[in-house]
Amino acid sequence: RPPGAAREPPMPLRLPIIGHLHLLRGYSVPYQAFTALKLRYGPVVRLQLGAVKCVVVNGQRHIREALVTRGHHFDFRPNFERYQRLFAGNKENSLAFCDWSSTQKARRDMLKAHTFPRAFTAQFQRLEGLVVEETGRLVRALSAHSTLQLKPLLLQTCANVFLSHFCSVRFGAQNAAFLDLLSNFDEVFFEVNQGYAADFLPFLMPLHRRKLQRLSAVTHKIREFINREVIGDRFERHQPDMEPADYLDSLIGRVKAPGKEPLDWDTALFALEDIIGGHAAVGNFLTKLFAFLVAEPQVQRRIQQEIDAQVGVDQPVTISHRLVYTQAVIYEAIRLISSPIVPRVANQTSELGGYTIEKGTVLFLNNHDLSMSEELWAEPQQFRPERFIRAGKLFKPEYFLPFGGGRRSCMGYKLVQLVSLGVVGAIMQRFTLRPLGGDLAPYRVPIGSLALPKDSFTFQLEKR
Ligand code: HEM
Repeated sequence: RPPGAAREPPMPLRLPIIGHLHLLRGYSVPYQAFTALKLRYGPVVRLQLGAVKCVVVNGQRHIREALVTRGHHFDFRPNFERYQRLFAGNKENSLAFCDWSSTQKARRDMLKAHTFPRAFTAQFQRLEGLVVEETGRLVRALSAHSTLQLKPLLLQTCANVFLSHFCSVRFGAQNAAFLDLLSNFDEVFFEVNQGYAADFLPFLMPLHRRKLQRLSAVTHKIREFINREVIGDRFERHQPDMEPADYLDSLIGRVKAPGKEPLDWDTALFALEDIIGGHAAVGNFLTKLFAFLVAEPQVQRRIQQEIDAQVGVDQPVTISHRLVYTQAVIYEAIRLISSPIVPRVANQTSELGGYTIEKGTVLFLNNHDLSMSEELWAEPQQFRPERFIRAGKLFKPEYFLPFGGGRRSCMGYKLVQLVSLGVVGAIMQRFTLRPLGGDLAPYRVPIGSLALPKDSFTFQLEKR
């Protein structure tokens, strides 16, 4: 190797066919395997997972290099067969799993105005109003129960916030087709959050044939509902010079009057479905957050004290309220869940931490380590929202990267924070959550992924 030239990252001994897949087994959270590799081989480790060349990236400095400084070299996503199948045979249809392209840039630019509404704008006020409306409905529905599974109601609330915000429609809790839609979205969300050996060993794909066929039927049903109930005749009714009322209008306008970067209707429909599907991320996240809170009565009390002091009992909690402690609780739940950054892929041969990274290499960015490292956090296993508060203000350490970063960063993080604030605020204002029968054992929150199985956690609600 010529002096000064980058070298390959270190690599453990590998087995025939499976390569290093065996090293990922035996951990309750798969990403813990990456932390173990860091301790043994250093921050950047090369792995051959079945047929796929991979690199594991650890530590804030190297993860930032991958996401931001050299983010333009690492902006593709893995080409797993499963992703292709989930998005009608072409993963480029998906907002989160496509490679970087001018279409993706255009899709992200168009979305920004809707997913990052700026405070005090008319759009923000509209969102604020509809979060109050939907959380009001949620609280009324909860008042009719003393024990219940929260997840279905949280999904309904989040879905109606997303549908009203992006498409100006909402659906009632008695609408069977709507409830089917939610369960279909939840199933797809669960699936995209799983990792399979077959992603790396394509010859195992036939084992998943039936599940993939089912998912294909499920995504088809989602598309039918969106076309029939959400879009209806809006495409035909759309006038060229009308001001877009929502994201759906912006998409239709772009398809009908393509600027420099044309958008076809099919691609627009996938972009719409993906973003509506974001409600499942928030609904699953909130379900986990409440399962954490059941075991933390003093945290619930502090949220309630904050709300009582700043909002009172007669006014609804809104997304504009500066509830620092409640916001810190949301960060703390996100930290502890430690969901992975969607893997990146090198679009060209590049470098990272002084090592060569070959074109096509899949990068796993170990943010589980960033969220749970004892070097970065005091008692990282404990639920301690105060760690996100400094001098009375919300404080986000620079090594806290739950939404990734750079040009492929999460498009939904603002909505996650705003909608979560509205929902947590509304529920805590009126109720205290207790474990059923006083037993905390069933409330162990699975971490390492946002997704929960369909039937998860029954809570006892005590009116305040
Ligand atoms: C607690 C909930 C959520 C977490 C922890 C989360 C986290 C993430 C992460 C880590 C990434 C990959 C970022 C990267 O590669 O740098 C991502 C991508 C993405 N997220 Fe989220 N997300 C959440 C909710 C949402 C919601 C509600 C939406 C929709 C409104 C959303 C939309 C997206 C999209 C579209 C991408 C792909 C962006 C791209 O590849 O260009 N996310 N998210």
